[in-house]
Amino acid sequence: MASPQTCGILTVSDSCFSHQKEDTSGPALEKAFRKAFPDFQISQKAIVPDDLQQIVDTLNKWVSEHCNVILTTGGTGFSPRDVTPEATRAVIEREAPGVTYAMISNSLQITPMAMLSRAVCGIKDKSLIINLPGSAKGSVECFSFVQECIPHAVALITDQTDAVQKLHKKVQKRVRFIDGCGPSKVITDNVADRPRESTYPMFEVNDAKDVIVQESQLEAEVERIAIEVALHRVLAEDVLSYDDVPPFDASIKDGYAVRAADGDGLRRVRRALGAGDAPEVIPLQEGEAVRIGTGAPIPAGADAVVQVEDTSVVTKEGGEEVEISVNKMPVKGQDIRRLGCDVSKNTVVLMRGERLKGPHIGVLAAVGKSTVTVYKPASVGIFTTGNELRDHYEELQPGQIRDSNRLALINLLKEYNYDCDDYGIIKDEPDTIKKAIATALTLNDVLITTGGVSMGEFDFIKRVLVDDFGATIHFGRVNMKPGKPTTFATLTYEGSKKIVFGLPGNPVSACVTCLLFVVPLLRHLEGANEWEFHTIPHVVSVSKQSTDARPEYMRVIVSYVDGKIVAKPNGGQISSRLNSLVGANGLMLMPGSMLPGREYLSHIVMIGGIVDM
Ligand SMILES: Nc1nc2c(c(=O)[nH]1)N[C@H]1C(S)=C(S)[C@@H](COP(=O)(O)OP(=O)(O)OC[C@H]3O[C@@H](n4cnc5c(N)ncnc54)[C@H](O)[C@@H]3O)O[C@H]1N2
Ligand code: MOO
Ligand SMILES: [Mg+2]
Repeated sequence: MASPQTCGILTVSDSCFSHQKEDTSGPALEKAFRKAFPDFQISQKAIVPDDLQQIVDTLNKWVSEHCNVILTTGGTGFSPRDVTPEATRAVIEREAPGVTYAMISNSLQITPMAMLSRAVCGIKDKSLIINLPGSAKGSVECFSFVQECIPHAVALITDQTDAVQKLHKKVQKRVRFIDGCGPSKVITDNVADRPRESTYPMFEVNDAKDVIVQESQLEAEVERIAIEVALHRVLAEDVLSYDDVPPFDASIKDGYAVRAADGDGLRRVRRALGAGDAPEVIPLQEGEAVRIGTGAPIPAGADAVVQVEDTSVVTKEGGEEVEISVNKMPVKGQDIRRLGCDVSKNTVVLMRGERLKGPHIGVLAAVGKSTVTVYKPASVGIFTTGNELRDHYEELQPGQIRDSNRLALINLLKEYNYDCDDYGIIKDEPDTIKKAIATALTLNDVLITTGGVSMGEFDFIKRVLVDDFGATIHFGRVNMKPGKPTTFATLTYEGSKKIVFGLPGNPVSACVTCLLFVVPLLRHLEGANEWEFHTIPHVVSVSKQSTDARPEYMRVIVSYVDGKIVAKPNGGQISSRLNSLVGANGLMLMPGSMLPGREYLSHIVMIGGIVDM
């Protein structure tokens, strides 16, 4: 029969050693350890003073006796006699900072004093040594934060391959109900013991937006592309004009170039100049005119253009004009477009951060730019989760539904010029989700998932992000309807920073949160100056009491009726009814818990242009 695994509990305290005080933490730890691991034997117990050598000697002795786990209590603080960490460090061969981190980070949720802990954990030979604080409460509490890892750690240290494999399997299979960033971290294998309230703090929408921007610092890459393919891209440079536009003084009208000082009356027509002709260099003489077309260069000596409507023919020869009369007194500079009046040479015509539309590209062409440096959009991946989901072309079995989120989101993002890599429908299984996240993050910087972020026993997204990817969940709940369980996380994968949006499964919730959170972030990451949707204030009178305390983004059709803005709800507003977004051009933010008969100031997020009714 294999010998039982063993534990030693070492109390480090001058006052307990000298019997001035009763040792309560040693026995409390023993009780907690026995309860957690009834199969272990407590093989060693001792009390030593806060003396480095005595602690080192005791630890070394227990290690040589193959004690599997050694818990110390006391001597981890800041007072001069606190030397347990130094003694432990002198003994261990390999440090286990993750165990220390788990204790401190969890303790910080309870008291800021936890930051004064200097506990050290590590491995010597076949023993795991864990420093715990001195008080009975503190030591048992800290033990509870790390106890979960002890059997696995011991199996690894003592090289028990079978036990390690069994444990891996168990860990992969079990359902762990864990709230990663809430104040009370709950870890349990049993559905009956899961938290019945989410422990993720509820974020207000604006705070959530701020956090997204703060936590999403990705370096936007740039590329140089031809202006012919630059539509919708964001400029990564200030564009200088190479040339004046127009590059010469040009006529604004079809008419006659004249000298204004000659006044009205008779002019001899010297010649005709059309757009594209080389400028006339022989200066205009007194009483002369040059017939000129719109866009043609103003001849030397001329300082005004008289439009043809203000002239009449006086003499003609062989169908050609010889003399004309200027019937309206010309003014100097009249109808002349000066060199550089649209754009002058070497000035900034377009600024970094501008998104290129048709006119922008026209300006680039006008100033002679054939390529521009633009930002590359972040690469985005998407998958949907749900055991109930089938592709739209598949036959449905009872209980199944078609996946509408994926195609809705991929195409919604396409409307804003973001392409998405599609990773399909993923089952509600931690391992499958883990693999899908890993694949997507290998290729993409931003991952969008839908479903599996709420309170259900098959909602695994948050847990997989935290457990398998060490993600930081910046928020896991937002005070909004639809979209409450919206989750935003960042993590480092293969050395690169990644961003994950866990959008809710309900189709409207997924689309609305994509519009409010994902699209603005993608614009921001792309270096665009304008990344938020425009909002307009709007006063709404309410006829029915609202039952939900959450502020609601109603899908509305915004129109002008008799010159006034009117916003009409676009049909039923339940989170599953995607039709509420079909044709909607606004998301009207209504406060929660509205009372009937009252007026409220709302803001409408414009996701389309206002229509005329
Ligand atoms: N006890 C609680 N339950 C729920 C809460 C809550 O606070 N406490 N929040 C509700 C809210 S609000 C939302 S929104 C949903 C979000 O849930 P999940 O993100 O976990 O999404 P699922 O449970 O996976 O699915 C929800 C719903 O949406 C349908 N769905 C999912 N994916 C798709 C898809 N790709 N295409 C079409 N429809 C999809 C799914 O079948 C479910 O009906 O949680 C509430 N529950
Ligand atoms: O927030 Mo949920 O998105 O109400 O359906
Ligand atoms: Mg759910």
